[in-house]
Amino acid sequence: MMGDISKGQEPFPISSLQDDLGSFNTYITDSIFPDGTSIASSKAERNDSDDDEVDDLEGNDPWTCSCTIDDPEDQDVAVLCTVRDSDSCDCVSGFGNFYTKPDTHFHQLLNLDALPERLPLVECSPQCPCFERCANKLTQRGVRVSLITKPASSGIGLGLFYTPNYDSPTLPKGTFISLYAGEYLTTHQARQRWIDQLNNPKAGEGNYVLSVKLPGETWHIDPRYKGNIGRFLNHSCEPNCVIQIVRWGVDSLPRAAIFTKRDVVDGEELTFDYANASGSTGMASHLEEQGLVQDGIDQKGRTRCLCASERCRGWMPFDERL
Ligand SMILES: C[S@@+](CC[C@H](N)C(=O)[O-])C[C@H]1O[C@@H](n2cnc3c(N)ncnc32)[C@H](O)[C@@H]1O
Repeated sequence: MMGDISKGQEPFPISSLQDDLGSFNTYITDSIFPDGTSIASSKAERNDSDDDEVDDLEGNDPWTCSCTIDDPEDQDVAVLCTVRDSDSCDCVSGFGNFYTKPDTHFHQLLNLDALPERLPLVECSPQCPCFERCANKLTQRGVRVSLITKPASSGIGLGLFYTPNYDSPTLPKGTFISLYAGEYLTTHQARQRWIDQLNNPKAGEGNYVLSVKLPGETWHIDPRYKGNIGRFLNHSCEPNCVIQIVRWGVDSLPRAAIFTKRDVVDGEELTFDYANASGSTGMASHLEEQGLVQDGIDQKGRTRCLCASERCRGWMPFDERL
């Protein structure tokens, strides 16, 4: 059993029943570019996207609110950037805050029912002066639920499970689990990775790339080698979690965040639908292009889904464009 796979980088330790984590070698809490630099908001970095219609933010100052605490002795955990304060917070009045107000342990939930469909969340940016007292920065606070990686159902490898050793036995709907963090790739780089993987026996099986497609922007997050616990969530056609795109400030690159979409009980495996991230994981069409057919993969390059849910669609989702 491995102590903490995040090696102290997350607020709570994440254990693993298995020492061998396959191709995974570096834990990171947020996505990085392949050269190791941070994806923190940058107009120049944003232009790496190989979509034609990347927003032109040239000449604009980063969007920040001006929220500061008048009374530092105020015992309220998050007095700033709530919906109630929307008249004083530019970020919230401009883009909304769909989180509940945090309690003393910073527990907050995403109000999934109030969220307009496919709308990226916009949190206050790390540059906003609201810091710790902000009610609109949930996904920037790291992994705060007790989780363990261990072998999942047959043929799926490892999975991520809820194991409440200090939380309540039930994780409520709308709980933030983690980001889906990894190396942040353009479509060209993601294609090259897939070809390299096919030619490298040490790379192992499976596809970890999550595609984030928004109007004018397409990015691919690859946690195969460098990533966080998000990489251990398996696909289910009837999942208990959902991917929500979130920006840390309006001009930041999009991040993928994982939330529970219903209450989750002690010992349940956490899953999401790989087709739900404004795109899908998968580069299986490359298999078809290259004439490769493997066990469980059909002539069209699709992989059989082993989620075993009653609503199973039979095949893993994949991206035709890759
Ligand atoms: C993001 S990883 C999930 C973690 C992975 N099980 C591991 O051991 O590292 C995605 C890969 O897991 C496998 N997988 C995930 N969900 C699956 C499912 N429902 N059916 C079959 N294979 C699945 C596939 O090999 C897929 O490419």
